[in-house]
Amino acid sequence: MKKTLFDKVWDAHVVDAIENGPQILYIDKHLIHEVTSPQAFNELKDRDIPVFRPNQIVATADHNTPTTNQHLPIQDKLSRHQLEQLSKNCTENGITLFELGHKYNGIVHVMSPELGITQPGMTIVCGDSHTSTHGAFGTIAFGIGTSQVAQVFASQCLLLTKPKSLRVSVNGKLKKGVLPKDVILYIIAKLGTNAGTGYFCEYAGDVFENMSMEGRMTVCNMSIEMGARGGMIAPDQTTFDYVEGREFAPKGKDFEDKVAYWKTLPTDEGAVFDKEYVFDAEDIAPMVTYGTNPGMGIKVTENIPTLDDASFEKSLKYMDFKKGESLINKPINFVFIGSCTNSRIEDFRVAAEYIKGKQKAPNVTAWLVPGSKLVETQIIEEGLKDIFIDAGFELRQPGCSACLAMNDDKIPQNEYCVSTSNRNFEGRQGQGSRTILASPLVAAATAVEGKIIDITKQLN
Ligand SMILES: CC(C)[C@H](C(=O)O)[C@@H](O)C(=O)O
Repeated sequence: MKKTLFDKVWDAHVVDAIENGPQILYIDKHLIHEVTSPQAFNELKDRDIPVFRPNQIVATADHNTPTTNQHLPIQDKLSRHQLEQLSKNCTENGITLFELGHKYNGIVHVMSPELGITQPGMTIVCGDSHTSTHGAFGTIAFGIGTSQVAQVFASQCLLLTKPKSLRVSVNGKLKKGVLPKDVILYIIAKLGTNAGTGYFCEYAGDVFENMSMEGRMTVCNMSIEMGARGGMIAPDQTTFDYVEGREFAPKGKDFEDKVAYWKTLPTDEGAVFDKEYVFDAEDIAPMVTYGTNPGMGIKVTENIPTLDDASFEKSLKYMDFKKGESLINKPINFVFIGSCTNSRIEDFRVAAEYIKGKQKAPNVTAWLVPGSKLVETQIIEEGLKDIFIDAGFELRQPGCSACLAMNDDKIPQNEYCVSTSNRNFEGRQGQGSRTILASPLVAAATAVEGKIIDITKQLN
């Protein structure tokens, strides 16, 4: 039988199955952070169950971490407590933790791939919806709830019903100034936030084949925003080259053996998907969102749609936008480049290339937040920090930062923020804040201009 990439990885991990029912899936890597692990550790403690395979768990602190003065004690009481709890739980259970200040600390979905913990063909879970990021490696990776975190702690397995399969193909060549973030915002705008519900998505076609690993991570990261359990891209030479030589990646003969296996994973020619969508790369342009879910996106040159729908109108009211309006020239006071979607070195390179020799607009507060300590180091070593500082941007320390209001980095009430993060929900970046999702290039241009512009005009 012809198999999809998803089938191959899934089938290789089934430990047991109930006829016509759920299956028990073996989990290779369990990533944890401070937000969704404490209750699971408590449950195990209450039931006197040990962590079954601590060596397959890796922890980091990211959501609650401050992005300034990380060498000082954390001021916020709740955040301090969360981080202390994580450290205590990891020490008690023999789990590797990259705590605040550690050279490998960073956002869980940035840290694990860059250290070679994430590898093709694995099953990876984390109590975090953006775990779909790791699917960029041809990995079955998805977010789980806290009770499932406890299940994996206790058994390194999960009881699951196999999701249906969906393939999104994008063929052709992307236009200048169109980044991976635009590709995924375009797909979600076309398909809506429910298209993926009940499905695991494979991204295929020229655009993904020609994309860097970091770009693939940006795309897979937002799979959850169209409702999919996860997203995947077939591993290829780009994947193998990225993984090779990383700290926790297999070495020498082990690596070669793995590559031989990874090469067998791509979807067989003729394998059938439950649902398929095909798009043309030429139609994709720099995108922005105008509403309060990631599906409410338009090309920056388009106008906000005119729909007669109560929830659509509620969204526009929250954003203080009007039907049919263009976002070009909208004054913006906050710009955030960061989050597990767009905080890798390529994101900062794109921003720096645009910013070089320009100045941030005086009305804008522009935060650049690397996804990890390693990215932060790279920014400095490549001289990008100087470009940012000279242009008036603020380079902060690694963490989830302004993606979600779980730390000090909040966007004030009623302010717009052009943000490279993944969610534009009401209050996501701070009470009453208004999020406009975009690529790092659109975000950088907004910071320089102090308003939203059609970036393509400057590129031609
Ligand atoms: C805190 C965590 C449970 C949450 C998630 O699962 O997505 C967060 O990472 C987010 O992006 O909203």
